Amino acid sequence: MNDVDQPALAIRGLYKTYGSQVSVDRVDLDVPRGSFFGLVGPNGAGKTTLLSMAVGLLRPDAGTSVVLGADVWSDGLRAKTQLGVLPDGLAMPEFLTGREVLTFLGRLRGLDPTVVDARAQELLEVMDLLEAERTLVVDYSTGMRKKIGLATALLHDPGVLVLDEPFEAVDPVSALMLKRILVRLVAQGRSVVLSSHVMALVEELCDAVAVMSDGRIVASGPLAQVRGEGTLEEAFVALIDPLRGGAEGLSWLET
Ligand SMILES: Nc1ncnc2c1ncn2[C@@H]1O[C@H](COP(=O)(O)OP(=O)(O)OP(=O)(O)O)[C@@H](O)[C@H]1O
Repeated sequence: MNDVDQPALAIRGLYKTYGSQVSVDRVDLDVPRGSFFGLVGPNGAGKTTLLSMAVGLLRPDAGTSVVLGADVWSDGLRAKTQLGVLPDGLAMPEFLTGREVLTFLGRLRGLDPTVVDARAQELLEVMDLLEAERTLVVDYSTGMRKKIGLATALLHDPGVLVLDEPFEAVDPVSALMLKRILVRLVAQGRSVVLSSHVMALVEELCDAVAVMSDGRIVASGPLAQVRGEGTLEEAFVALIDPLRGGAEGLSWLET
């Protein structure tokens, strides 16, 4: 298959255990090229573990992940050139300013210094981080850290973006700006995969979605198909609740 015909992300049999616990249980998933793909699931479902393996940050016990035709382990450089990643708990060079982080990572990725400077300026502007020009990352708020992480994911203009909870702790104005950027990237043919707990956001942005529970994909496909007649939240609860057996609530709150 030509690279142009390859899915953005082709995951086959990804499997990860921690001790006796199976965190990701032989997951197969295709993210079509040019799609805005949402990965949802309850806490501990395995989303972060799956995405970390899919982008080559965590070595799976079994399975493969291929980004636009490049295997993230056997062809890592080619795969990672095409990938922009916002991982969970991103480690940052803490004692640099936002602009220094972008300059450092841009040069590390081999981008032309003038391109790095221009993109860093634009990214700091759209992420509303220019006012914190002199602040070191170590002193950033949670939302600011998320935004500089997103900026580093966008810096080299990758074909596929994989974002773990990108909107968590981000203020509404920055979130709107970010949504517009992501929508524009997809409109231009790039692919975005994001995980989120916010169903309304996934519904608003994504054209395809996968629901994960207990390490497995329990539904996936076009948003309209997974959502059915109701909302995504209703479909999510209907899928997850029977698997979990439901909860009775707090006994001492019963009247
Ligand atoms: N490093 C680790 N060591 C041991 N167990 C782990 C580790 N990382 C993840 N797990 C376990 O794997 C399971 C899946 O975790 P993961 O973080 O992938 O879930 P998640 O769907 O991203 O959850 P959340 O929505 O709460 O972020 C959980 O039961 C978790 O405790």
